[in-house]
Amino acid sequence: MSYDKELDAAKNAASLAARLCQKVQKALLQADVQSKSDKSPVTVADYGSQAVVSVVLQKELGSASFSLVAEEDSGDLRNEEGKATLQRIMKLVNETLASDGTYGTAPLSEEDVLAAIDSGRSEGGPSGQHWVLDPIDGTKGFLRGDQYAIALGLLDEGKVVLGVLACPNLPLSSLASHNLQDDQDKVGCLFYAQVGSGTYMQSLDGSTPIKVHVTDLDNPEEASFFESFEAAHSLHDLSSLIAKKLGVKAPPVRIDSQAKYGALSRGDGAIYLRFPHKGYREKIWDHAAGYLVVAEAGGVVSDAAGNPLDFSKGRYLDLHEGIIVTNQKLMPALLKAVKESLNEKASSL
Ligand SMILES: Nc1ncnc2c1ncn2[C@@H]1O[C@H](COP(=O)(O)O)[C@@H](OP(=O)(O)O)[C@H]1O
Ligand SMILES: [Mg+2]
Ligand SMILES: [Mg+2]
Ligand SMILES: [Mg+2]
Repeated sequence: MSYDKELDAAKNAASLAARLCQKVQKALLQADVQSKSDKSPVTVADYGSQAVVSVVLQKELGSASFSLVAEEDSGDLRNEEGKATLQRIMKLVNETLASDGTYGTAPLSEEDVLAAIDSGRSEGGPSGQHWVLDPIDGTKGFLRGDQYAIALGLLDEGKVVLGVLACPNLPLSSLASHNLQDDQDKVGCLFYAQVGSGTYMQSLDGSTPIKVHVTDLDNPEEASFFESFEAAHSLHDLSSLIAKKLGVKAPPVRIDSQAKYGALSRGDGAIYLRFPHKGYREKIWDHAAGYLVVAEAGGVVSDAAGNPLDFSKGRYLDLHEGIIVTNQKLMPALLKAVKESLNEKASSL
């Protein structure tokens, strides 16, 4: 089965949402110190991005059987305190849709925007088709001016069949070959994958797509690994222990969001380790798009016991301990290092 039409719609939706987010992040970073502590810009961009994706997908594909599992809902926007924020979101969404020419024929009302956001209340599950959206993944990175992603996947009968990652701040050239502070580098990547068809990357402003592949490295000593920038999202000590056992020499590369999956899919690094603190449950929108982008680029994504991720269980993923990602060659040694490290950690408690 081909998902070409859905893929085109998803690329348009994520690119346009990225345009909205870029505009907000630019204004945020130019703002004075006092308004920088105001968290509302990310809220506006988050809801705005979700509304744009929902509107574009429904305009392109029809709304009859549309199902969207998305991170945000409009609850806070429907009360008195949310009124001003809703106004800002509506303006931003209309400006963004109008900037494209294809979608902005009639401006959306407040009610339209709320409805678009709330179309993301689906529970997903094992049957039928469901879109899976993280309108801004890496909100902490977005606020810092660092990495974030618009992550959009499609589930069909419980399996991820499309993955699109828009990464507005990710350099087009490899992270391995330059320093993130270098202003000379062109940024803004769009990664996309359709099941069975490989993974491609193009610039967000629309360059010719190139096929990407994970690294073919088999020597862990030459490997580098990604993890969350935020220590609250992943146990940095445990990753260091695993990397040491494996023989990795390079220090961790810490970046926010599913940009990690994108970077890994083109071989910028060889490993991604994610071990949430006890009790945290991973959500499907934090991994669905990234998973397929890496898998179609030849990589392997599993939980800490080597089980594949199961996206068919609703809004959450049920995992053993954490998520590990690498290429086929390194996976057996990585799994061994993970098991040993987890045992060591358990016996030291
Ligand atoms: N305590 C926690 N442990 C693990 N993940 C968490 C977390 N708190 C938030 N997250 C998730 O981590 C995501 C960001 O991942 P990363 O650290 O790779 O940038 C967040 O996505 P959002 O920013 O979309 O909310 C959020 O869903
Ligand atoms: Mg997220
Ligand atoms: Mg998010
Ligand atoms: Mg969040």
